[in-house]
Amino acid sequence: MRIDIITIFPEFFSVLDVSLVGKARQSGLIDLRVHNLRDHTHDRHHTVDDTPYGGGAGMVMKPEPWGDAIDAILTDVHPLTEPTEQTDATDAAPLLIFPSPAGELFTQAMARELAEEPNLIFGCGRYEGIDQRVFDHYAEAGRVRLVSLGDYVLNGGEVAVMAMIEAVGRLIPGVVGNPESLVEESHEDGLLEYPSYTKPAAWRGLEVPPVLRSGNHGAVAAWRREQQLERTARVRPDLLPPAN
Ligand SMILES: N#Cc1c(N)n[nH]c1-c1ccc2c(Cl)cn(Cc3cccnc3)c2c1
Repeated sequence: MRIDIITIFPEFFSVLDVSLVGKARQSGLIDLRVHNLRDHTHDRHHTVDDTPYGGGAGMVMKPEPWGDAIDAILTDVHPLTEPTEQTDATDAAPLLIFPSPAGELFTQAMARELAEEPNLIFGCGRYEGIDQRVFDHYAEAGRVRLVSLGDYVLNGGEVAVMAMIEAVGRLIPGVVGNPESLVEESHEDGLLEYPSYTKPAAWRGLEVPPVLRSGNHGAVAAWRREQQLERTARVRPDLLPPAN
C-alpha cells in the first residue's frame, strides 16, 4: 500500500518512522510519503490560507496549493495512461481522505475497507478548514471521503490521520506479527474486548480469575465472551447486537 499525506506540519509524522508502521515502511509493506503543502505555494510567504467569503472568524485554506499538491501525487501514482479494459480511471483512482468535523465517523469497519485500498491520500487541513471546492473537484474525478474521529474538536487533521494510519496499517497483512491477535480485539467482533491478565497470579491482594488458570479452554472462552458482553453493555450499549 502507498500512503501519501499532505500537511503544513510534515514533522508531525516523523513518529511514523518507528514502531509497527516504521517497520512496515522499512520492509516495503507500506510506502508512506509526507508532503509539505507549502511546497505547492508560489508566493514569498508560502501562503496557504485566506479570509472566508461571507465573513466569520478564522481563515480558510486556499484551494490552489491543495490542487497542485494532489495533482502532483496523482500524476506520480498513475502517470498519464489510458484507462484499460481491466480498470478505468475511477477504479484505479487513489482514495482521497480528508479529516473533517463534518465527516463520517471513522470505525473499525472503515479501517478494514481502507486497508484494501492500494493508494490512500490523506489531506490534513488546519485553520477553519479547506475550501469546499477542493473536495468537490476531486469528487468528480474519483473518490473523496470526509472522515471524523469522533464528537470532539481537534485543531486540524494531523492527529486524525495519525490514528487512521495506525488503525489501517496494522490490518495490512504482514504488518502485525501474529494475525491471530487482530481477531480478538475490541470492535473486531463488534464488542469491547475482555479483560487481560498475566503473571503474577496475585498482585497487591488481587487474584487472577481462577477460570483463566483452570486450563479449561471452553470455560475460558465462555468467561471471556461473558466479560465482553457485560463490559459492552456497561460502557458501550450502542455496540450491542440487536436483541433477536
Ligand atoms: N477528524 C476530525 C476532527 C474531529 N473529530 N474534531 N475536529 C476535527 C478536525 C478535522 C479537520 C480539521 C481542519 Cl481541516 C481544521 N480543523 C479545526 C476546526 C475545528 C472546529 C471547527 N472547524 C475546524 C479540523 C478539525
